[in-house]
Formats: sequence, C-alpha cells, structure tokens
Amino acid sequence: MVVPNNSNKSTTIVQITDSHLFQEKDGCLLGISTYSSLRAVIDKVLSEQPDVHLVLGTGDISQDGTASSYRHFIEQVSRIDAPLRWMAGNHDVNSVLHSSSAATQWLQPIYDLDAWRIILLDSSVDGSVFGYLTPEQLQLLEQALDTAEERHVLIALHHHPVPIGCAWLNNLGLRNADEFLAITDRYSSVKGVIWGHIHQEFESLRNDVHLLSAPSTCVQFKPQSIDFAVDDCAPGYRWLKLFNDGRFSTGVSRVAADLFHPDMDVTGY
Ligand SMILES: Nc1ncnc2c1ncn2[C@@H]1O[C@@H]2COP(=O)(O)O[C@H]2[C@H]1O
Repeated sequence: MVVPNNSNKSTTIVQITDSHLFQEKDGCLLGISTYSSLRAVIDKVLSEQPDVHLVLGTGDISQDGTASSYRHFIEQVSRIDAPLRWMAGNHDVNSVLHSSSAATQWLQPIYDLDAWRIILLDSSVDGSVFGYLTPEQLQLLEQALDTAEERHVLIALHHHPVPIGCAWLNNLGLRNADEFLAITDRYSSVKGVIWGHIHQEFESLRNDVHLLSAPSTCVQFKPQSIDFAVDDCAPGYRWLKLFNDGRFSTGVSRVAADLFHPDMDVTGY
C-alpha cells in the first residue's frame, strides 16, 4: 500500500469525551447540565475547526445508560460534518451503545485516514470503574497493528494506561496496562495513545509515543489530587492534526470560563 507522502498534508480529529448525558436533557452531574455543556463544546468546535475529518467519542457518553442519552449525543456531534467513531466507558451500557449504533459504522474499531490508522479499543468492564483489555481486544490491537502497513497509528480507549498523578484515579485506570504497553512497544508505527475517563488534560511522552487525555465535556477533576476533587476549569475537547509524515500537533480548547459552575463541595458520584 502506498500512503500519501506529502508531509504538510494533515487531517483533523476532534476528541469528545465523558459527556455523561442523561435521559432528560436537563439532567445534571455535580450541578452542571451535561447536555448544555456538551452543546457549548460542540459550538466551540464549530467555531474553531473548519475542517474535521473524524470525531472520536472516547467513552462515558452516557451517565444513565438510556437510549435517549445516546440520541442526545448523536444529535449534538452530528452538527460536526465528519464521521463518528465511539467506544464504551465505565458508565456506558454496552448493549444500549450497540443498539444505538445499529446499521452504522460507529463502533468499528479501525478507521484509516490518509496516512494514519486509528485503532479504537473497548476497555470497559461491566459493573466496574476500572478498565481491562480482554484477550480479544489485545488480539484485535495486534492484528490492527500488523495490518497497518506503512500507516502511522493513533490508539484510542477510555481508560488511562499510565499513572496520571491523581492517587485516587491511578487505581481506576487500565488494570492490564503492562500487556497493552508490551504490544505497543513493539511497533514504531504507534505515535499516540488518547483516552478520556480522567476529566482533565494530561500529556506525556513514553518511548516516543505521545500519551494524551482530554477534558470532559462536563465536570472536571483536579489534577494532582490525592482524593476525589472537582476542578472549576471549563468543559472542553482535544483536537489533533495528523500529518502524513507521522508528526502531529494537538491541543485542548475549552468553552468560556463563566458558562458552567460545578458544585465544588460534592465528594463523589
Ligand atoms: N469519591 C470517589 N472516590 C472514588 N471514586 C469515585 C468517587 N466518586 C466517583 N468515583 C468514581 O470514579 C470515577 C472516575 O470517573 P468517572 O466519570 O468514570 O466516574 C467516577 C465514579 O465512577
């Protein structure tokens, strides 16, 4: 396979994560209307990203697992003129996510975009907050990497595969991260891993692979906290510009700071 080699050509991905939507559009998480904050984030995407090639929903789409909550998500992200791929997070109900995706490609785990392959993994475990990749998911990952040919690879999943600096969240990440990283370490094609779940921006580099998370489209968690702690910074999204030569640029953008105010005294949900 010949991949396009014009190094200046790029494609844009927008990551929308942890929307925690409810059956009712006025449903709130920690005092924030999750539908309104998602809508504000999508407004922000539309004002900043003229040419989006893929929208990635990296889990916790729904807070209550209802079919309506998934419809609300689709109603909002379909305002962006780009294909969608999404995956389950710990709050999603896999059967409803699957029925909501019927007759679509939204749950397809491989998406080839010019010189890049995007691989989506399901790290959700029924009834658990932490994540785990089953042998089937690990096999899918290996096969997708083996067949990527000359493409550069971006991997997306819900749970964090490395410690992220919050003691309480470190235990709620990907339990078999060692198995995941043992595979990615064998492929120089892997340029980035992105996830949601931690409701905060995180960036680091491991063996030349960029490790990235995105803010939630609703409530934020405080970085470097030992126990559960809410942050008052605004909802947002991550954008990634993928260049044909394997480089990418990325950043986080947030809605105006005065639009949404979480209840800072809540100690969990
Ligand atoms: N006080 C808490 N301590 C530990 N975990 C919590 C607490 N409150 C909520 N959680 C769980 O931790 C999860 C982290 O992000 P989620 O959005 O998946 O949803 C959160 C809850 O399921």
